Amino acid sequence: MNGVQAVAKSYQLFNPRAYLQNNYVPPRADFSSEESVMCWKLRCLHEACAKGEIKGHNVVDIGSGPTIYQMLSAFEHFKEVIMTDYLEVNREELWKWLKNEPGKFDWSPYFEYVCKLEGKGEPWQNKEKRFREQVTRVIPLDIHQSCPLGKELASGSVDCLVSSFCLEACSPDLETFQKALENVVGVLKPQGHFLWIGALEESYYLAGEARLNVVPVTEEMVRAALGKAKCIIREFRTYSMTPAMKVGVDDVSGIFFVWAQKAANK
Ligand SMILES: C[S@@+](CC[C@H](N)C(=O)[O-])C[C@H]1O[C@@H](n2cnc3c(N)ncnc32)[C@H](O)[C@@H]1O
Ligand SMILES: O=S(=O)(c1ccc2c(c1)CN[C@@H](CF)C2)N1CCSCC1
Repeated sequence: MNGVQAVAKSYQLFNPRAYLQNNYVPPRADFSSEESVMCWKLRCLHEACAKGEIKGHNVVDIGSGPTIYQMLSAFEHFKEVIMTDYLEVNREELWKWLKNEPGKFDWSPYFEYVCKLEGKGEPWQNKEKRFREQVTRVIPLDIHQSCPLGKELASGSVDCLVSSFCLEACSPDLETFQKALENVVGVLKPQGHFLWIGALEESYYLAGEARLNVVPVTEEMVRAALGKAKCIIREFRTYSMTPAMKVGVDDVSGIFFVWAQKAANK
């Protein structure tokens, strides 16, 4: 068994509800302070999208998992929103929320905060309804394939990619991380936008019975990987975790936010 196969095996134990509980339930997911990491992430995404350059027909979230928060700013600027994940259990969790079914996860604090950032006085329920209407597909993906989205989305067909905590969390080493980034960027149109959130210097995280290995990356490694993937960095921001935030569900040291653009065809 090679490294990618070992990662795939480890994900068979991934528990979406445990993962959501570990990372996205208040008070650990803190909205009481603008300085919290959750508010910082949502602000980074909002501020990049508010500049007005990131728009087009379709936006694809790479490795959605069971979460949608990462899309709450970008989706407003595209007609078609596509969520993706490697695991059927995560795609099922996304559909449970999209169909407003009993037992769905409560993302309302996230909608409320993004509406506050947008400052239009819009009820969060209106934004929630629009998001549900705009998500057209929830599809499988494998970032270790040269065409990560298979026949669903051809290379060079996507206006914007979003991804949060995926590439480093399913790559066994830096070489595989680099190749996965190039596979993902291959889906973008030339000059397409990439909004990328990830973990800095993390080596593992827990999701129920699953203990997932993470390839530890630094800001310099992420910058170098984007350069090799022929992406121009528009913005690179980092957030350092406080010791109090380290509660044993992972060993993440910080978070990065990147707004990048795929180079024009030359
Ligand atoms: C840490 S979770 C990120 C979830 C979510 N984007 C977030 O922000 O919390 C990593 C995700 O990568 C997915 N994954 C695992 N192997 C993958 C692969 N080969 N290709 C694409 N995604 C994969 C997992 O199913 C999981 O949902
Ligand atoms: O938004 S976070 O920075 C966050 C959110 C999700 C994850 C991590 C961190 C780190 N491990 C990742 C595994 F890939 C998943 N956050 C960490 C502090 S408590 C609220 C959630």
